[in-house]
Formats: sequence, structure tokens, C-alpha cells
Amino acid sequence: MKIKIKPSILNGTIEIPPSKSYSHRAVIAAALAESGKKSTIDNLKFSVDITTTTDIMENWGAKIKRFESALEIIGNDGKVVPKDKYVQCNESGSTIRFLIPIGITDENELIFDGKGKLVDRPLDSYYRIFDKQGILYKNENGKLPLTVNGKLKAGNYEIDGNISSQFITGLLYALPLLDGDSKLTINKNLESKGYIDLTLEILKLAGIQIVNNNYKSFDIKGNQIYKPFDYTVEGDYSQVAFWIVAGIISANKDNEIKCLHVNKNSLQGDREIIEIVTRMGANLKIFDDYVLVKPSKTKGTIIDISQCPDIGPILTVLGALSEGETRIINGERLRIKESDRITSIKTELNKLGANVVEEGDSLIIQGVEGFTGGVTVNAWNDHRIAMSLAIASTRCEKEIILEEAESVRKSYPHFWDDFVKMGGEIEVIEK
Ligand SMILES: O=C(O)C1=C[C@@H](OP(=O)(O)O)[C@@H](O)[C@H](O)C1
Ligand SMILES: C=C(OP(=O)(O)O)C(=O)O
Repeated sequence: MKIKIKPSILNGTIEIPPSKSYSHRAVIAAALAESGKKSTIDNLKFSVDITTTTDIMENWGAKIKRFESALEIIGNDGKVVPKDKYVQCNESGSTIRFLIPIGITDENELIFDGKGKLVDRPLDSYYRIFDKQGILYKNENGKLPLTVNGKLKAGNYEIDGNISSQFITGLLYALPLLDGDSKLTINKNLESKGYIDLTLEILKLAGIQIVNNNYKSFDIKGNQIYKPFDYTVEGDYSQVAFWIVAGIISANKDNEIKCLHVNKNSLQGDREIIEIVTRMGANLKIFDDYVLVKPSKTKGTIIDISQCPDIGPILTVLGALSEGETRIINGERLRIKESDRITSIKTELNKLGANVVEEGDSLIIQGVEGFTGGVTVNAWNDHRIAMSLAIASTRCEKEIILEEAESVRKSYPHFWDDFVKMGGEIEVIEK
């Protein structure tokens, strides 16, 4: 979809959508639970990623009743019994990396497929385990589709912590279901550590016990049983980041953006957004479950993005409009997301008039007073690039054309409705 976005002032109250990370985890845990009682998961939004995970868990044996913003799930007693061995993960890294090990906690042959950049996103950490355990797998040139045939064995597992925490989450879900005890050792530095906290929190809610040896290793007893639970998903810090930056960069100094459903004490790693923008001089007021943002003049800073990669693109927008230099460092993993987010955000923001340079795994940004716009930009089929450019448009002199605007459906399907509700002006040029 191609849309025209007129420069506009965003203002008002916004309901922050539920955390995608918690939603995936809750749906999977409930679908693995014993069948005696149903689990209820409330405050869900059915983005493509969450629908994808839900459909797969249903295909694997859970009974799922869908409501407008909730699911009732009766688990299949921790068993994976696929009706169809084809597993379409669409573009969701979380889905494929969480579900590969879970899928082979029972003896299964499964064909994992994906779309867009997921076809190339790394899975080698699992291939090393398959090689060690003699689990059969097949793909062409390391790309999806991937056929896996076998069953995981309890024992010693090792994962590098600096590629994707999603492999660790997948194993933390799968290993309790095996018929023996396991140890999962994390080699190298653990990045995206906050996501492991979310995993441990939901596993605990489902009655799964894991001993965390300071994130260096995890002891996991086998033969555990997931228990049903009721759960309401909190707001998503990766998404509130867009509205926080929108509030800070607003050209109208009397503006205020109020972001609802933002848990002050959340474990989400992207909560770091609050600390980062405050350090840059933003005027935020934090309440127990909402945040108020006023326009502010911000200053450049150094941002280590290794623990909160998903807010990298929108922080690049903020850096581009802040005084002096901003350096976003340790961004290697940004290159293996829905797009290479180091290159994509640099390229598109520079078209608008920003001054961003790539240096290894860093972005070096010299602040400008505002963007010129008046050009066509592309979202690289990446929801976080599309949303970052939408927020950047509010500080353009001239309107912009955004291609691949529909990519927001991956995590925030009603983003454009929210954007318009908050005062954004868009016109669809091509469906
Ligand atoms: O576990 C999760 O829910 C996620 C982990 C992160 O990935 P990495 O651990 O690969 O950085 C993050 O980028 C992704 O959007 C969601
Ligand atoms: C990288 C993301 O998600 P995933 O890895 O689940 O595709 C994201 O939402 O930005």
C-alpha cells in the first residue's frame, strides 16, 4: 500500500496495544497446558504475528476459542500432535524460533516455512543442536522451508547469547516437556536479556520451574506440566516508543500525548525508552499505568541498543532531531530483523533530510532542525520502519509518500487508524 502523509501535529490520548512478546508467550504456554481447565488470555490484538502463533498452536492440538480481544485456550497436555506438518510462520521470528524446539518435544516431522526476510533470518543455533543430537533436518542454502524430523533429547544444551534471545526462549519452553533433566548454558554475552525475563515470568505463571543461574545457565527439570492460567496482557513498550517520540518531537509546544496501558514496573526491556529519552532531555511524566509526553528540545547521546533492539529505528528519528550527535551502538542484531534496520532507517531518514551515517554496527547521527520531506520513502516491508517514518513525517516541511505502509500489520494492525485519530493526515494512493 502506498500512502501520502501530510505533515501534521499529533496530539491526544492513545491506547497502547498489548505487548506482542507477552502475547506470543501466553498463547504458547496456555496451548501446552494440561487439558483439565481452560486458560483465558485477555487484551490481545490479532496482529499477523499473534494470529500466526495462535493458528499453529491450534494445528498442534490446542482447542482455541477466539473473541474480539481475548482467547480461551484448552491445552493438549503438553503434547504436540500436528494435524498438518506444514508450519507457516509468515514473517515472525518469535514464532519460528519459539516453536521449532517445542514442535519436536514429541517425535514429529515438521516443515517450517516463512515469508519476507524470515526466510533468511538465522536458525544456525538450532542446527548445531540437531547435528549434535542426530536430528534430521533439511533446507536449501540455509533458507526456509526447513524440514525437521526427530525428537529432542534431555541433556546439556548450549546457545550463544549474542545472536537472538529467541533461541533461549524456545528451549526454555521445550526442555521442561522432555522426559529427563536438562541444563541450558549461555555462551558469550546475553543480549536482549529482558526478553528472557518475560519468558521466565510466563513460564512461572504456568507453573514451570526453572533455576536461573544468573543468566549464565538454566537448570530445567524434565517431565513438567504446564498449568492453565488467566492472564491480561500489558501494553507494549516497543510500540509506546513511537508515541513517546511523537510527543517529544511535536512542533506545537502546547501539545501533550497521553499513552495509556504503560506499566511503570514492566519487565519489558524496551522500557529502556523512558530512561534514554529522559537522559536526552525529554519532558515525560510517568504514572503507574500511563505516561504523559510534552514536546522538548533533546540533546544527542550514546545509546547502547543491544538490550532493546526494537526501539532502534524510532530512536534514530529522535536522534536525527536532537541537538548535536547521537550514537546508536552495538546494533549488530538490528541487521537480522524484518529488514537490515541499520541500513533501512539510515537510507529512508536521509531521503527526508536527516544526517545519518552507518559505521560498522553503529548509527552516527548529526541532529538537524527539521526534515524537508517532499519525497517517496519505503518501509522495506518492516513495520518498525513504516511507523518510524510516519512519526518522522510530523516534522517534515512537505508531505511524503510511503510505500509498503501495510507492513504495520505484523505487530500493530490498527496503527494507521490510531495515527489518524491522533491528528495524522493520510491518503491512500495505491491499495
Ligand atoms: O522474544 C521476543 O519476544 C523478542 C526478542 C527480540 O529478538 P532478539 O532476541 O532476536 O533480539 C526482539 O527483537 C523481538 O521483536 C521480540
Ligand atoms: C524483530 C521483531 O519481531 P520477530 O523477531 O518476532 O519477527 C520485531 O517485532 O521487531
